[in-house]
Amino acid sequence: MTALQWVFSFLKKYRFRLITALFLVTISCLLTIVNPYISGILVDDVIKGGQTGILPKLILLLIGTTIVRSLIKYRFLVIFESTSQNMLYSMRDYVYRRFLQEDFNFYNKNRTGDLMSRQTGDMDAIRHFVAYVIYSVYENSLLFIIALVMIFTVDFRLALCMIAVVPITVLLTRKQLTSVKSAFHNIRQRFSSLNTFVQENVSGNRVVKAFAKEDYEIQKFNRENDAYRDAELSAAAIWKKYVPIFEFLANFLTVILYLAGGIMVIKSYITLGKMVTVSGYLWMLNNPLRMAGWLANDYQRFVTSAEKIYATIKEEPGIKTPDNGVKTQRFQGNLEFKHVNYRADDDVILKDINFKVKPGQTVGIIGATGSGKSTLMNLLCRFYDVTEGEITIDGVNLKDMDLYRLRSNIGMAMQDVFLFSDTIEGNIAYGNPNCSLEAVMEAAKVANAHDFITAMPEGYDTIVGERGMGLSGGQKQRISLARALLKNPSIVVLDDTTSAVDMETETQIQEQLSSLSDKTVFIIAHRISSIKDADLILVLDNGRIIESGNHESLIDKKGYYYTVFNHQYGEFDRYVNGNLKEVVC
Ligand SMILES: Nc1ncnc2c1ncn2[C@@H]1O[C@H](COP(=O)(O)OP(=O)(O)OP(=O)(O)O)[C@@H](O)[C@H]1O
Repeated sequence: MTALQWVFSFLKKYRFRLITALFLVTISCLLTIVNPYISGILVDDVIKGGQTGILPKLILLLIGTTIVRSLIKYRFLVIFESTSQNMLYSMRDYVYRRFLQEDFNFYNKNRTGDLMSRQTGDMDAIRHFVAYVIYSVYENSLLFIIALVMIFTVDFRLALCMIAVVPITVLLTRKQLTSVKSAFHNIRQRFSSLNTFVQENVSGNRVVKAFAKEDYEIQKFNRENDAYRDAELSAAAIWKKYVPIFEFLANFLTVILYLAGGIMVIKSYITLGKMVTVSGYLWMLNNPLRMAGWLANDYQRFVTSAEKIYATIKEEPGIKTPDNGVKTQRFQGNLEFKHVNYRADDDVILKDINFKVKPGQTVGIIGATGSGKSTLMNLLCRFYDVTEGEITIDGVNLKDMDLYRLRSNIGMAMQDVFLFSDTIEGNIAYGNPNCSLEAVMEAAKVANAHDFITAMPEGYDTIVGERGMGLSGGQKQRISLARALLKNPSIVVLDDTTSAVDMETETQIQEQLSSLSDKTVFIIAHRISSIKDADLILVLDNGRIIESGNHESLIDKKGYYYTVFNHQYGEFDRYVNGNLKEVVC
């Protein structure tokens, strides 16, 4: 399927409306011949022939035609506008759903600003095409043809003179379409880039301010702004060359008409009334010529935007829910990683990962930065697919499971906490929007968030800004944890979820979590204190599990885990009041 076929597939269901609208355009065009025709009769029969009795009828006909044409025009404009809005609505919806289906790789490849441009500027170019360009091209072509036919009926020699400009116009329009194509592509590229820049800078404004880089960012913005303006100007430089030529051709027609028509009137080949009729048709020839360049631009803008949108969404998502995937309502929580390897861009990220987890167990994952801990959990949620080996839950391969059932069985609190611009209650209830406030509070209590939330003046109704602005790192983490727990998942994944909370709060959270015996819990952490009570601890290094076991067995091994333990807990400070005390985080 090509980009244009894809766009037109959205118009299919409006085809009867469009045909009706084009039919109305045809009637409107046909009615335009009435006025020049009556003008000719006015000159020949009323002014020269003295038949003043028909004057009122002619005037009434003129007024009537004008009113009917205006009403028809209003009607077809409404149809084109509403069709364009409805079609755009469906297309925007389709593209948005497609964005939601896309996997992590898609979001790794595409910048947010680019995706926003697809949904805004590019969509608008398509709307403009449907609302305006389709009928304008049809109307102008039809007017031109009708005018030529009418001039033919008056005098074929005059019509032949007019036709002379047609091949030149067609040739020029085609040439303009080809010349502006790459310029419009460049414009869309620059617009996306500008959009991305603004989006990143607005999101990252705290970093900009913290480093006092406002001037530097303004310079960078100016470069983006310049590039966009230059792209628009270079496109304009191309199409501007064609505008005077089309203008010249339009005026040239007038000159031909008055010259050839004048001679014919003088030589009495045609009457003055016929000449008036023909000059009435002149704008129907002129206007399409003047419009040709602008419409060619609009069409090329539309094609470019359609291609951009289609190129973004045409590839099927790499990770899709299988047809007839297993739809387990609730997992028991028997999990197994069997010889799992994961490669990204030829880099080996995870190598030969093997481990088993029983329902209700807690698994701690520890290891150096970049050792593959989050990737392991991303594979469990099928954000990426294993390259070799398999992951099973309750004996079913993840790839054979319904993707949505799989993910709704897993509650994940991600390392990079993202909160929506909504109330705290809305954020916690995200996975289960119909739950009661009591359920939200219950989850918040387990996540040790209830106290700080109720201490706020607006409590659970407090609106958190974009990405959770206005909350501390630890508060955001606890809201994220409550959000993961409220889903009541059978598997909970906590990726560095308590890294920003103090030791005492962490201990309280762990106590609460240990009461959730019906859930299999994965805890990724850098602090031994976060995972020391886990049933199974996996130590990752460079994509491999280098040690596994419980806390005591790993201490006895005196390997990597033991070394980290000793780094984090000094020999002398290991116990204070009977509790582990952290020295180094
Ligand atoms: N889709 C991907 N494409 C390319 N590289 C990837 C991808 N996923 C992970 N990586 C790389 O794999 C390595 C492991 O990343 P991962 O996020 O799993 O580490 P981590 O152990 O969780 O680190 P941290 O403790 O800092 O969170 C990193 O070098 C990362 O850049």
